[in-house]
Amino acid sequence: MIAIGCDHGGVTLKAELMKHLAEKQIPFKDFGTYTEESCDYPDIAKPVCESVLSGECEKGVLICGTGIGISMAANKIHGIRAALCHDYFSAKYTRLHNDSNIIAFGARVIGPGLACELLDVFLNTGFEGGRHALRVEKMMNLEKE
Ligand SMILES: O=C(CO)[C@H](O)[C@H](O)[C@H](O)COP(=O)(O)O
Repeated sequence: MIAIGCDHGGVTLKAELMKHLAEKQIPFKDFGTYTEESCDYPDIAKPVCESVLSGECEKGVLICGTGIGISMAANKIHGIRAALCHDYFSAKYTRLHNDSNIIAFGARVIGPGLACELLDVFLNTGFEGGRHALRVEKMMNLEKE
């Protein structure tokens, strides 16, 4: 199950990504927002991240206008490694090297075609482990300081 959520800036892109997931028969849970009425991205980031941390959802997708605000909010939550990705290399390597559990997009930055491609590579790439495991562990320990 994939958790997906956006602020008002990402409603259209979220719909495109959900259509894409449905076509691939990948189950998802939509955490809103559902209209273009203005809302605040931390209010959406929180439940999406909680669903990933609880294990209800395996990974999450967050969208705002730039992808910056909503990924910053997500990364304030312990256990979340959210990656803002607008290129193929980053979407692949944040899984290989950072074991990211959230991908974020800026709906005012990229179009739906690229976002769907990036989501595919994000979901289909595993964590490489090895030297990266220690780095991820050290990164997560920073939350405890
Ligand atoms: O937080 C952001 C900037 O990093 C997001 O892009 C928001 O979607 C954006 O700030 C919303 O702006 P608006 O003028 O309220 O639509």
